[in-house]
Amino acid sequence: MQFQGLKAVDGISLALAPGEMLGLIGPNGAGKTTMFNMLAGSLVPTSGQIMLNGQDVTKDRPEQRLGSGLGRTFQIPRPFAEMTVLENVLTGARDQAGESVFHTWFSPRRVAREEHQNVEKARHLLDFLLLSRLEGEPARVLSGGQRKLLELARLLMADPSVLLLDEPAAGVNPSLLEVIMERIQALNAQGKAILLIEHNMDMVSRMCSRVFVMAAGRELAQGAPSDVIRDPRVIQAYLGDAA
Ligand SMILES: Nc1ncnc2c1ncn2[C@@H]1O[C@H](COP(=O)(O)OP(=O)(O)OP(=O)(O)O)[C@@H](O)[C@H]1O
Repeated sequence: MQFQGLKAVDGISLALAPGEMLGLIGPNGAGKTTMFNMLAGSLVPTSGQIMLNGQDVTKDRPEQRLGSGLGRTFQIPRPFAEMTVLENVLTGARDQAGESVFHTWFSPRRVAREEHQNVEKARHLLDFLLLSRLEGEPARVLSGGQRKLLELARLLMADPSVLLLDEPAAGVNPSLLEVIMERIQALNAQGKAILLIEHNMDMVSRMCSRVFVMAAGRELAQGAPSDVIRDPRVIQAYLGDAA
């Protein structure tokens, strides 16, 4: 991916196996978010291909990729501040018959049934992510960590089988961090493939059996977390970042 003179992601070949949880790490500016933007469809790469379940989705828009089973979260979630927590989750539902004038007029019962099912599903997700007691509150009252959980609930409404999670632990207080980690592991245990950008190496080591390290837009290393964190090239890349 080239931005004017800068190659933000260059020659990377990254494969996420079904059901895998892979960590994507690297110092600031390594190109991780640019990778996510390309994988999720908000950036079309200047060259190269994105394949999802054997299909070329390089030119598909984010909504189309979500329809094909791939969804992402953002580093800084932006919920609809004045809508309730439950309403925010409901905005993640796909194929809402109620949004079509045709269905509202000609199959009102179908619309009502789908709405009921969506509310049930949203409540179940809020329960799974420990937000049930806040369902009627406006999203603006949520802490940073709760917003991350809300964003995840909203994403899960679309039933993606591949999740791209951008720093789910950033800015989250330690008690909520354990919950977030446990819930992400539960989603992975349900068979969802997860690509995780995360700076918290303790979390990455606990959750991922494999990590992929980027630096300056390129692949630096990949392997088991315990091996990768001892790799002198990786140490050097992070030290360079701190200097
Ligand atoms: N839209 C853009 N236009 C120009 N340059 C960009 C754009 N987006 C990202 N870059 C540049 O591409 C490089 C990679 O940025 P990116 O945000 O992907 O890194 P990152 O690994 O996600 O970093 P961080 O850990 O700080 O979030 C950086 O040098 C950044 O300044």
